Amino acid sequence: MSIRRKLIAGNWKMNGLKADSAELASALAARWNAGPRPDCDLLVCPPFPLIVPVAAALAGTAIAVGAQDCHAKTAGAHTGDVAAPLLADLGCTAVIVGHSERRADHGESDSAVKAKAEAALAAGLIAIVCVGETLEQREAGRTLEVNTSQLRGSLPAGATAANLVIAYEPVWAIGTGRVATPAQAQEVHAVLRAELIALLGAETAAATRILYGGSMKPDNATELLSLPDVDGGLIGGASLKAADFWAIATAG
Ligand SMILES: O=C[C@H](O)COP(=O)(O)O
Repeated sequence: MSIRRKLIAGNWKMNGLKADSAELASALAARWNAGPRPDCDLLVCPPFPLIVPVAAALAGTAIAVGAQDCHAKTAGAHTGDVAAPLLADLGCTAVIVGHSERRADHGESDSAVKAKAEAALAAGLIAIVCVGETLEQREAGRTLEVNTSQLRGSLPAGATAANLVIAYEPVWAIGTGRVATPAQAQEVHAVLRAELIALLGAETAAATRILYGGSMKPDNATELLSLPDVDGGLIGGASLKAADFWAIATAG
């Protein structure tokens, strides 16, 4: 049995209004209360303004709440940004940093992602650091080099197995329905694990969770989650349906 407890995290992205999130969070709480409960850690990451009501709806369950981004600074003149200490104050336990959509939409570099991850750790949050290659990079045979380089550049100082989660998300698999094959996922996860050994030491690397993200659904989750170096999922589209999210969580 793995020493790593699986983590199934839902990234709701920029979806839903207040009522939709209330319905989704209540449906998850109802499943939690009714049981049977999945044998893994559960996390949902709603849009910023919905963090508080979602946390309230999930109170009394062990379904944690996280955010989708944070700023590298703790406070100041940064219009539109949100600081990690505020996320912690609102009840978040984790924050996603360096998602490929933020790297693409906001030009976030590895060093920016590293600074955000360090802000997350300083605020007592788990940093979920995302890496992943584009289709062009994969077709050019650069997959392993791109992922290891992003990991090296984005890794926060002070990372431990308790405060760091890595998410491998091939960009070409996100929201496309085109999922990585088990062989493709395991190959990258194993290389990321080897890089973590070099960066953090064997003991920490062996205990650090590496999630897969990219069109994970109830019908492919069991296969992906059974791979030796896949320690959970970062779920986009399927996390917006309580039944699908629950099916993935119970598949592992
Ligand atoms: O953060 C989640 C990922 O980008 C995966 O999204 P997806 O499950 O909709 O492909």
